[in-house]
Amino acid sequence: MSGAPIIEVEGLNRTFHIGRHSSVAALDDVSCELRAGTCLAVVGESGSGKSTLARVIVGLETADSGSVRIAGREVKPTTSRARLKERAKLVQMVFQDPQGSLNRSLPVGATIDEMLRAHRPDLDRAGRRARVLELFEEVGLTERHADAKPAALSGGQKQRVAIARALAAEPEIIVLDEAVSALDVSVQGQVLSLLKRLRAEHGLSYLFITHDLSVVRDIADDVVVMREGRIIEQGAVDDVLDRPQEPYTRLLIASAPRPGWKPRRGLRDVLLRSAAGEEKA
Ligand SMILES: Nc1ncnc2c1ncn2[C@@H]1O[C@H](COP(=O)(O)OP(=O)(O)OP(=O)(O)O)[C@@H](O)[C@H]1O
Repeated sequence: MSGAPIIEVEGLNRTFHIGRHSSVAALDDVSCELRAGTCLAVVGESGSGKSTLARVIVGLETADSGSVRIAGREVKPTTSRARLKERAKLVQMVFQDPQGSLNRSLPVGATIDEMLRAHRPDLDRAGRRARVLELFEEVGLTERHADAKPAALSGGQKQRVAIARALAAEPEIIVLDEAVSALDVSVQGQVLSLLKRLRAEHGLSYLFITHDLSVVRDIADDVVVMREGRIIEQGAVDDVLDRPQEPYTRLLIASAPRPGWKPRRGLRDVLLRSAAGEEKA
């Protein structure tokens, strides 16, 4: 069912202390929710707190205060294997660099087999092999890819393997942290289409971290805009991107690459000029 919140984030704070005298508020009173069966994008410039939010949500990072509820249950960091497994069944994460979750000395199918061993104790060896091939087919890969080592696959193929690995746990939610950012535009489009199809087929919900607004338009239903640890604007994608209320959101949109766009200066440059009063927001 789509609509009821599957992730509820309330009043999250996380400050990192760097040395004795310096600190950064990576999350400052952050509240948002992901509705079941939908995709929530988190956008903002580098260092705005997007990854910290994702890491707290999946339990890889601790918040100083505030709460995260997934499917109605509060999430707390834990080292308990049973708890971690229970959480992995609900939420899986896909990172920008799929290499990190693949073992370079093993065929990529073996990585999926490992996931199945953890999450599908009902399957024997042959059953797992059949399931590996089924998952590869789901993400547009073949047996040949399953038996290849990561080095023999392209970036897009490796990201498909990372998605298959996430699916192996049969989660309800996938958190994607810049998962398509390293891919070139046509491969990116294919992986986004795949994600959309999988979402429809499996009723998945996505938390999608990206700095790319064209990706947001393509896949997300709702969006939160972060700046310096705070959510400064949130709502339906069309509302926020077509009728932004905040000057910072307008700047993000104005500085986003479009077809035919020639890079002149980066967002940070635009923001610095704006802060210095050289350019109107
Ligand atoms: N483990 C850590 N120790 C110290 N500071 C940290 C740590 N993790 C994050 N930070 C700081 O918290 C702030 C938010 O970082 P975060 O990685 O969440 O931003 P981000 O929006 O995901 O950036 P990017 O798009 O570059 O990945 C940054 O200033 C970062 O330097």
